[in-house]
Formats: sequence, C-alpha cells, structure tokens
Amino acid sequence: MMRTIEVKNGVKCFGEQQVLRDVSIQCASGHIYGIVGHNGSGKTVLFKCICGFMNLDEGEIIIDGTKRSKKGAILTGAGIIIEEPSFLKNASGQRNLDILYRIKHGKDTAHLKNIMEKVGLSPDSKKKVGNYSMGMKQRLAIAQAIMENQEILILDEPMNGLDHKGVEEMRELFLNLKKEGKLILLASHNREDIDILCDEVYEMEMGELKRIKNK
Ligand SMILES: Nc1ncnc2c1ncn2[C@@H]1O[C@H](COP(=O)(O)OP(=O)(O)OP(=O)(O)O)[C@@H](O)[C@H]1O
Repeated sequence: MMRTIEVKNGVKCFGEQQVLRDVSIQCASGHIYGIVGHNGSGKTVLFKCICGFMNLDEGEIIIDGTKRSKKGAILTGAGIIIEEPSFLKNASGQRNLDILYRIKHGKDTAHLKNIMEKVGLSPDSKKKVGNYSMGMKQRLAIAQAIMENQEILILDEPMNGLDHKGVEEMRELFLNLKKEGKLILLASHNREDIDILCDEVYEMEMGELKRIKNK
C-alpha cells in the first residue's frame, strides 16, 4: 500500500523557544528521507510530531492524504525508533520481541527468530537484555521497529552504538526495506550513512528544513 506523510508549515514551541519555525516535507513509499542537523535542532521533535506523540502548535500533518485532527491521533502502521526503547531487562531479546509482537499478531516464534537473525542477533541466546551491549540493544530496537513489517519506518539515529560491521549490515537492511517499498524517515549525524541511504536529504536549521540533496 502506498503511504504518504506530509508536514505543512509546522510550528512547535516550548515556552519561549521556537523549535520548529516553518517545517515542510513530503514523503512517499519507496524512498528514504534523511534529516541532518545539530544537536537540539529539532529532528526528534519533528519525528514525535509526525508520530503523534506531540502536537504541532501550528501547521498541518497529512497522513495518506488525510489531515490529522489536532489531538489524539497516533501514526498507525509505522515502526518507530525514537530515543531508547524500554525493554524488559530480565528477559531475553527474543522474549522481549515476543511480548510486543503478541499484542497484535499472536505468537510467531519462527518469524521472530528470522527477524533476530536479520539484525544480527542470535535468536536462541538466553542472554538477558540487561546484559546486552549498546550495539546489541540497538540491533534489538531495529528488530522491534521492523518486526511487524510496517509500511513506514521512523528511525531517529538508528545506527547509534553500532560498530562498523553493524552499520554496514543495517545499511543493507534499510536499503532492502526501501526496495520492498517502505517509506523511511531517518535522522542521523553520520553523513556517510545519509549519503549512502537517502534519496532526499534535508537539514534542520533555525527551525526550518532545507533540502540539501536530491539523488
Ligand atoms: N518536551 C520538551 N519540553 C521542552 N523542550 C523540549 C522538549 N522536547 C525537546 N525540547 C527542546 O527542543 C529542542 C530540539 O530537541 P530535539 O530533541 O528535537 O533535537 P535533535 O535535533 O533531535 O537533537 P539531537 O541531535 O541531539 O538528537 C531542544 O532544545 C530540546 O531541549
């Protein structure tokens, strides 16, 4: 299914601080959109507004052609990594995914093993997530974001904590997901990831998104 996300003239303030001043972007399935920008420039706030975790003060968010009403609507059909996901520390990676996956889809151990393998984690490891390294936690976060085969992926710094091999593997994974027709929005500080992965690149600067690259 073709999906679209559009932000039109988005404004978001926290008290006196205007974080999003006039943000517009249009995204559609089958592309990867990259957002770069300094720490605190508003990338995460934009993603939270798109996901419906926060509301814009002004402007519009249009999902699949329908304007989102001001309150309460959460972006559906999306796999999301924003900040650190809270996993159960005393359970294994697979058990954590299982608990989340069951909510909507029921038990499917074979599928989750496959997803664990896709992100480079050993499906049968009994290791508790509390004992995972940073890179392993990040791989599990990616697994959680992709396991439901959602059409939209919102990925805020998905390569955080990954080593060189991990980064290469996840790049390949994201490019394959794009080939499958996913809409991917990605924020990153790594210019190489952005260059390799993204069809369109935007820079968040002074509360505005400026397009800096087209493929
Ligand atoms: N809930 C909130 N209340 C008040 N201020 C907030 C809130 N969320 C974010 N901010 C502020 O909004 C600004 C943008 O933050 P945001 O997390 O979007 O930056 P970012 O571009 O994602 O940065 P980084 O590259 O460090 O992840 C920051 O100044 C931050 O302190």
